[in-house]
Amino acid sequence: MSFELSARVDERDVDVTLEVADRETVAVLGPNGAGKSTMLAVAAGLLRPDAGRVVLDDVELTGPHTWVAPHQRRIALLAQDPLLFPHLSVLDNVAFGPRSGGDPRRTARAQARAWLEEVGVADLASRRPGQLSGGQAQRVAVARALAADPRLLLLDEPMAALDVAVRPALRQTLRRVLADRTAVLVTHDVLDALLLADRVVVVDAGRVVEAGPTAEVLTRPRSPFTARIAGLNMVRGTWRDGAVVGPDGIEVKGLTTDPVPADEDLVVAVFRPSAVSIYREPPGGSPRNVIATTVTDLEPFGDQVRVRAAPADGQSLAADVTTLAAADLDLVPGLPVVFSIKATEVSIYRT
Ligand SMILES: Nc1ncnc2c1ncn2[C@@H]1O[C@H](COP(=O)(O)OP(=O)(O)OP(=O)(O)O)[C@@H](O)[C@H]1O
Repeated sequence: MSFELSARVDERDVDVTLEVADRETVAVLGPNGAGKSTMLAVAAGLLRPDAGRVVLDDVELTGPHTWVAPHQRRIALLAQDPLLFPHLSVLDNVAFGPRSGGDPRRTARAQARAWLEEVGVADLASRRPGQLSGGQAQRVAVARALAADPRLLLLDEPMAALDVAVRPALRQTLRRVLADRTAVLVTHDVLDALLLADRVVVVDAGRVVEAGPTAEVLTRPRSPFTARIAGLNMVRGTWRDGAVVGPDGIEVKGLTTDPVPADEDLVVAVFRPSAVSIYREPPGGSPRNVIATTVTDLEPFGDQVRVRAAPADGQSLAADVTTLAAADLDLVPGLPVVFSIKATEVSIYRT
């Protein structure tokens, strides 16, 4: 393992571990306040945990009796805000790292040029940060982070502050840059995780709740947060007589996967919003699952309408229906409806 972190920060109720293999990118996903930035701060040496260790390439950087200063860690942190030096040109901003590492000015500048080329902004070398767009400034920040030749790159929501229109291009650049690098990427965006990361770690309320290869975690989520960002519905419950029995008497049948659950096992049922049909009354004589619920919210979703409903306290399910169907059913928040899902569209597995 190239990078290992374990950290307990009592004041923030954070207690997490993270491992990153050599040349691997791990995405850290989680809701606001989950502890993602805290993990990065501990890794970068900006925060000392109450207990834990940070080890990079077998060298202990943080430990009970060890503390390596941030600039000596060979870890670069790319924040949401590019934080460029306003009085230096783009080129000198990028050359700053190699310069402070002891490289002669000319070498440092040549390296800076190469990195600016790599991230597609070589033509901006003589500008000041104040003359850059948000997307350009973030590219310069990426070049600056890489120019410092870090062993580990930490990215804290690098696209969050950018206009959605410029995100795809920067994402492409990051995809190239991260391909053979050891990196940790904090993101809210499931697309970032899918396109940039080999594995994901999901944190919630200061604890790691899921970890695994990206596609696997997103298609077989075990926490409500992961299901939501993956755009999937999830009903958690207990396995009883061949069905998932959830809160408020919700019962869902579906296809089980190995290992087949035993009675009283904790299980989840997962299905796509597009697999849900909506009725005003329970459909008669159908082998489908029916969940009585109340519409909470409607929003346009492509050429469809995403209908959200709350079948029980704290539960939220989504259904995608055509605009025509939504109008036909006269859907409005507060309306009692029935969500119906074919059992063959539901995956059930143990948590
Ligand atoms: N400087 C701080 N001092 C004390 N507590 C903090 C500080 N920064 C964050 N916290 C608390 O630590 C917990 C974890 O916050 P953290 O910023 O790590 O979450 P996050 O997952 O990065 O959230 P976000 O997605 O909103 O950035 C939260 O309860 C937060 O309120």
